[in-house]
Amino acid sequence: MSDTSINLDELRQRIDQLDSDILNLISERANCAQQVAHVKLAEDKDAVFYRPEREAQVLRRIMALNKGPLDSEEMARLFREIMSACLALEQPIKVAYLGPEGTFTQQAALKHFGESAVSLPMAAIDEVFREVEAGAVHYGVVPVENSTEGVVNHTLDTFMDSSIKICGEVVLRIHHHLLVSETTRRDKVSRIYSHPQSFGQCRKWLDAHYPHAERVPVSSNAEAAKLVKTEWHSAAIAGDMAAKLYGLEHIAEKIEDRPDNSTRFLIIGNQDVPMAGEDKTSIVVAMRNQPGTLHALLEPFHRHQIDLTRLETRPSRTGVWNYVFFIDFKGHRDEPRVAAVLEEVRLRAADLRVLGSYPIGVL
Ligand SMILES: C=C(O[C@@H]1C=C(C(=O)O)C=C[C@H]1O)C(=O)O
Repeated sequence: MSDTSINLDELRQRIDQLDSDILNLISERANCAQQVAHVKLAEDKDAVFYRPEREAQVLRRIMALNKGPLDSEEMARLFREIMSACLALEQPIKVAYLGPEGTFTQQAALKHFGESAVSLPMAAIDEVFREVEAGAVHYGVVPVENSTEGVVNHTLDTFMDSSIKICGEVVLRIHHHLLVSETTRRDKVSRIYSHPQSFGQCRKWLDAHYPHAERVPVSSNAEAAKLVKTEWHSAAIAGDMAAKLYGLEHIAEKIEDRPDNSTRFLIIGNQDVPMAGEDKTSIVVAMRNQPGTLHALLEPFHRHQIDLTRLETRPSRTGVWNYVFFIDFKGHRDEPRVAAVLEEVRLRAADLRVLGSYPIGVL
């Protein structure tokens, strides 16, 4: 036996020993999580076991402690799955998302809650809201903005008619691929299916490579992937999940015009989330239509040095609400300086609703 094979055996024995240790530690962790669940139940029989702020703290702590060689995000993803499995022992989390199966929203839901969550596809954004409001699921996941294409208006509008709360956010890097089925004549692609947002994100690439192909907008990327299964002259733009689900092949990968293309999704629920340490707050404010309105709205944020991360205007849908602003900023509603700003803005506004304070997306 050569030296390398002796080393290999030794290393494998060491790995076996480490795996046994990891196994025992994960089991011990799962036992602890089960005990936490019993404590929560003893305090409140309708307790929700999932705690967004605690999970964010666990993941942030792991990332801070990590010394490599695995990178911190990779390590946090592993712990994400361990937490997800621990939680599922007591109460599998049910999550409604904007479907169908294979969409980026499903990918976002699993990234946020882990693979042990039960994810249920809904046909429309308002259905996701309704399922959460009715208590049929614990949480919902909806897209809210894309770095290339901008805001998902329908999601913002749905908040105006709902009492739902924002409990978290998750940002997903969006990679689009040009996909075909086994039977597609790759040199004869004359039609491309995708969601309008995805066409927007791949516009330049399509103009350069498929200027003459007909672009057919459909309701989701997953729907596009499904359609090309049966058409020999068609291709779809969709992501990895849809490609895998429908067994499609890649003609071209990562065809998005901007390499940093990403989408932000919101986690919606019925829960007020306590402070995690690094939080964001989302509010919707209605202002009267008079000069100086926007300045009056933003001035308190500036004075209290609160960092705005987003400001969107939507047309009001009632007579009272002339202008409606959706504002995201850093901080939690329970922090005194945030509470002070909210109080000041409330006095200046026709209406103000806090949609939620929640941990800034960790992964
Ligand atoms: C164990 C708890 O409950 C759940 C499981 C967690 C975990 O496995 O670390 C963290 C938060 C909760 O979602 C807890 O609240 O500490």
